[in-house]
Amino acid sequence: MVLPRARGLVAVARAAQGRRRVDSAEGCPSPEPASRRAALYVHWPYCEKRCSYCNFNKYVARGGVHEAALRHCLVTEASTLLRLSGVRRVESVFFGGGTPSLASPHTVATILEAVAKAAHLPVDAEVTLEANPTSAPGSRLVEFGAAGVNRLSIGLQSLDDAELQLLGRTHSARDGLRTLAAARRLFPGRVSADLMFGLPAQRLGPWLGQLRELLRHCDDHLSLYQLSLERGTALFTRVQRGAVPGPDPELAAAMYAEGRSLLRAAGFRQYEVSSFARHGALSTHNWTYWQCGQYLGVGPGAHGRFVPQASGGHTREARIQTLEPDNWMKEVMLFSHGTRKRIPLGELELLEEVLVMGLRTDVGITHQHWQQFEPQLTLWDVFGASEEVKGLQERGLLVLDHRGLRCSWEGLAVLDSLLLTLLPRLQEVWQQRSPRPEPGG
Ligand SMILES: C[S@@+](CC[C@H](N)C(=O)[O-])C[C@H]1O[C@@H](n2cnc3c(N)ncnc32)[C@H](O)[C@@H]1O
Ligand SMILES: C[S@@+](CC[C@H](N)C(=O)[O-])C[C@H]1O[C@@H](n2cnc3c(N)ncnc32)[C@H](O)[C@@H]1O
Ligand code: SF4
Repeated sequence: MVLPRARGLVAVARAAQGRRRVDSAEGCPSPEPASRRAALYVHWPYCEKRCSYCNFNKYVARGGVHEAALRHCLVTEASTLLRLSGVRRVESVFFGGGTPSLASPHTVATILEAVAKAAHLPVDAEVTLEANPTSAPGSRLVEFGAAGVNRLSIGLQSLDDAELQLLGRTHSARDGLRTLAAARRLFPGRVSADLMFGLPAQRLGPWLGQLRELLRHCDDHLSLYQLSLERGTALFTRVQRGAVPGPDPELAAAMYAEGRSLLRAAGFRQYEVSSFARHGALSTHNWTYWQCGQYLGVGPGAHGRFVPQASGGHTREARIQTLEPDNWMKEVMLFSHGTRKRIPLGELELLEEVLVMGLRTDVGITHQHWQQFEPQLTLWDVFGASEEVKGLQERGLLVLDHRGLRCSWEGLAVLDSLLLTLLPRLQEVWQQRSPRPEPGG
């Protein structure tokens, strides 16, 4: 049963307030330095069924999921990584997967409680849950709201039943729209939907028709994802065997171009390559990724980027947790975390990430933002004198001005090709820079 809108929302707000520490008597935030702040990602690794195109880290649990054990491990790992990182303020939480809407709301609530115990989780922090459409979405979504979730990302993928079947989805287009409607009633202004394009045999006109239909039903956030045909997936095999046509990259580019124009005309800001928002409904969690903020990755296969301050570290590390859930759980039981890989990021590597991630956004990289990562070489020093960069500016693809470096509207659609010029330029200038004094020397 779907609770009436007001009641559901009051329950959400009460639950959130009861659960989290309030900033101060006036509710004013006491900002922590960037090194003490992070976003937190939680990976739920299970799905009901494998979709034909997906190569994310997901499993179908044949004998059922041992949820109590998994919950215990997620809580343990979250607490450990918060301690190791020295992070005191968690600015957003994202439950992704896999299919985290298959987890029980109790699990989601328990993890959020543990995070709020180990660090400060502001009352208004964005807490997203990815939800797959179902035929009866209402009551579970209410419970997720009561558990502390305040944003939903619905994996709609398509509004065409034949396409959904090709993708191996478990829901119909009608289920997708119903789930979207239920989500909007409960989380108004805080619902996103993912739509894919560039599918085998998909045509421009009908796909634009889907997008127009979605515009009649959607909330304030949409993500458009071009199908990436991944080796090892069932769809890849079918294309290889000639059972279905391979995706057409030129047609996909036309879909992207028309789709983003349609969304712009409908009042959406394209704030990132795949992400569109109106009424300021940008995702703060994903924004942290694009701004190269710190984030902790909890759960099988989760990725993180942070400085392990508690062990005296000064270098940001890329961390990847063990992929396979049972192995990951064994490691968490033994060591309190299942970190499989720790890769210290060199200064140049970090700057490359700042460039690649920042240019995905419409704001690009401001001079202030760049300076936080590289105080000595300015964006002008790196890109100002390059003839190739000037060429990109003259072609109207790139802007370097008093605000910083960013793609134009046209440039954002061909970012990968711009990076073929920008990354080597950064590497070249970095190698030629004057040597820095040894630390402490
Ligand atoms: C990994 S899924 C997890 C969310 C949820 N399980 C679902 O399927 O809706 C997150 C999003 O990634 C996108 N995605 C997954 N595989 C993809 C692929 N091969 N190409 C493009 N997008 C993909 C889908 O749009 C999906 O909504
Ligand atoms: C493709 S994005 C979809 C975001 C959605 N459109 C939104 O606006 O919130 C989400 C997926 O990326 C992956 N993902 C995100 N952050 C991750 C991290 N830190 N570690 C591992 N996977 C991550 C997960 O598979 C997750 O389901
Ligand atoms: S697309 Fe989503 S539901 Fe489908 S297999 Fe991948 S993670 Fe699972």
